Amino acid sequence: MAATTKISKALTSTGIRLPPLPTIRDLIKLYQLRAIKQLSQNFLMDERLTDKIVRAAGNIRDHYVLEVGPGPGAITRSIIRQNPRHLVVVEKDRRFMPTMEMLAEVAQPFMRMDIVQGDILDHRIENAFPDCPQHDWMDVKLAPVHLIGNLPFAISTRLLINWLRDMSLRTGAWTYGRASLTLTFQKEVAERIVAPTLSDQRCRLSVMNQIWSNPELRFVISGRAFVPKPQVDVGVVTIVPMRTPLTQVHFDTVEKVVRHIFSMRQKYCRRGVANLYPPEVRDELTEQTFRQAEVDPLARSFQLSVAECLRIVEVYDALVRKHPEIAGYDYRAPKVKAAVVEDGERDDSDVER
Ligand SMILES: C[S@@+](CC[C@H](N)C(=O)[O-])C[C@H]1O[C@@H](n2cnc3c(N)ncnc32)[C@H](O)[C@@H]1O
Repeated sequence: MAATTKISKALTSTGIRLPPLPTIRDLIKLYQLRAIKQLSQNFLMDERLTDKIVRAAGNIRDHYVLEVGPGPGAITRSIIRQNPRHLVVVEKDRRFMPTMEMLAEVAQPFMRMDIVQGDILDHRIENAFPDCPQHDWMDVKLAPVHLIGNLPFAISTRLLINWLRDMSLRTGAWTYGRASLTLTFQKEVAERIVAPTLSDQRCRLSVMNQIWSNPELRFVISGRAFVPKPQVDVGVVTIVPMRTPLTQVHFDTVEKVVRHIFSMRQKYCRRGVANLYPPEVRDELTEQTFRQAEVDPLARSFQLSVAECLRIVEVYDALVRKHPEIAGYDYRAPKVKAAVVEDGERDDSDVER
């Protein structure tokens, strides 16, 4: 019998069981645990919910899984119960290492489990699964690689943008093919990721996600299920890369233009786009951009479809090729204060949207 088929039996009939999830009281005693605010520690201690999160990832049996921030390991247990071939956990807080080592010891005879104590922002996922074969990107079947995690809120948007970049360049987890993501976000962020045109939640994150992937908000978990309880509810989102992304323009250019489009959400979208260009050519190139892109410059950014945003991106990309000197222009670099005062209005381009 293959090792991976044994684990479910081991867990069900031969009596080998994963150690029970520690209670909150155990955690406090064992690790003098105090949730560290900077690490966005809100633990999920209900295994029915963690099983549901892992089920949302689809079939992971015999697959390759990277879990972000396992903490005390409730999701880790749900993953192990599904018999992946290889699980890598990346956790910054070393207080959870003994728990992870205990889980690895029980799981190891049946699967490979690697524990990385470190920062997920620095972790090189392309090296995580040395025996995972590469899958053809155009294959209808997804690659057997999954990123799963109850993400630390403080870095969730940054992580997602980093991963979308990797997805677009087919680096990191996407060197193996079309890897999928199953992640938690604050409910409002989850709603933004999937927000359609005209929605109140439509923003940079919606467009960026919907260019390279099909994101889906699968279900919402009440904040009450977490310890300590966050101020907000939590959305579980799955993100599956498209076989044919909606653009071939480089991620960094797309990100820059989309960020500008949405930088003044309540204003005409031409206001944000104009800031892509230096003052001496601003009016002329802004007018040219909207004319060639066939987009209404008086639309608000949340009214634009992904296709319209991409037409603006494509015109900008062509202009930059023709006039490379505008590529490095950053309207905020020389006189940030003056720009704010001149406009007399708030620039919300830095808001995590
Ligand atoms: C929201 S908690 C989730 C914990 C656990 N998975 C659960 O659901 O109960 C986020 C976890 O990510 C860890 N973490 C925070 N920042 C991290 C980083 N940059 N890299 C890796 N882990 C991180 C925290 O220590 C914490 O364990």
